[in-house]
Amino acid sequence: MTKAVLGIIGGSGVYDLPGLEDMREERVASPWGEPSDVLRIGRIGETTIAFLPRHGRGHRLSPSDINYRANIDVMKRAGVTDLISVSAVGSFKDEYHPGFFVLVDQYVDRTRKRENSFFSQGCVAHVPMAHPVGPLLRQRIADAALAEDIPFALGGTLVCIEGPQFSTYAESITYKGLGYDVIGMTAMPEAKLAREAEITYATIAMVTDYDCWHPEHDHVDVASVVAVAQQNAAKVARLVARVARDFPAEHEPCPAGSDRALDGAIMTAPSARDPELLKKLDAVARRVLNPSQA
Ligand SMILES: CSC[C@H]1O[C@H](OP(=O)(O)O)[C@H](O)[C@@H]1O
Ligand SMILES: Nc1ncnc2[nH]cnc12
Repeated sequence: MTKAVLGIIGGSGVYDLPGLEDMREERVASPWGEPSDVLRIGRIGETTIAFLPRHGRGHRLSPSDINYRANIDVMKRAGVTDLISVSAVGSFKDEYHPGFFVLVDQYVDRTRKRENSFFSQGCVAHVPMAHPVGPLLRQRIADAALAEDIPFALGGTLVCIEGPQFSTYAESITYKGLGYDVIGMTAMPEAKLAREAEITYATIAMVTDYDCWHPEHDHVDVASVVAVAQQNAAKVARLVARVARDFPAEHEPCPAGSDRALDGAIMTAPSARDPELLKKLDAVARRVLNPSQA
């Protein structure tokens, strides 16, 4: 049995998790560098929670400066099996108004400047990403949203841009025309790295604005994002608390294969693997590299 541990990554406006009981702060060291902040570990109900604000306390880190590898690595070291990422997003749909939640199931990666893999020269791996979101985890969030009377859409595509600038009008109408639902700056490579670390991942995309395509709404700016995100922080806390209270003690095997993503994924022959890289992969790839210690 694998004990379920729920990780929460908070985005813009979500820098702590009210309701976290028996909370302690843990500075978890990572061979991948500095995570965004200390981990706050506690419990809600019987479920152990590890919380990390992605931009750090005080919002110190821009989307391009976040060390996504270190963040996912420390979550893995804390035993996280299931990770909920909270993100403020712009909307491409009239009906997805500010304050509305979208439980996306797809991402489009338009980032350019980020380390997007734990694997590289000396240990090459290719994990499947067709279904990046864990369907059972996403359904648990949907059930909790229903129980808490929080309006949401089940499914949708989030396009992740590099930022930090918001999009041009031409980009915005192009993304809308392509059928994308929401836009953010942080879901990638977070979702890819979670998959490599065999952590089941889902996003709560909290709509804060209509980006800049909507003829009847102001163009996005920081003030509007922050205002909506702050108004919605309590709703996020309520939703996460409900998910946690109803969470199973044992990790549920992921139908999308999140928790077995490294099976058969490593291409590099054992004799050709770089021992230094293998050391850094000790947490992320322990199940396949050191099964006796997993
Ligand atoms: C504050 S506006 C842009 C900022 O908000 C979103 O952050 P997060 O995804 O962490 O909630 C967006 O991705 C940008 O980082
Ligand atoms: N319009 C937008 N574009 C990119 N990231 C965002 N985060 C919140 N709103 C956004």
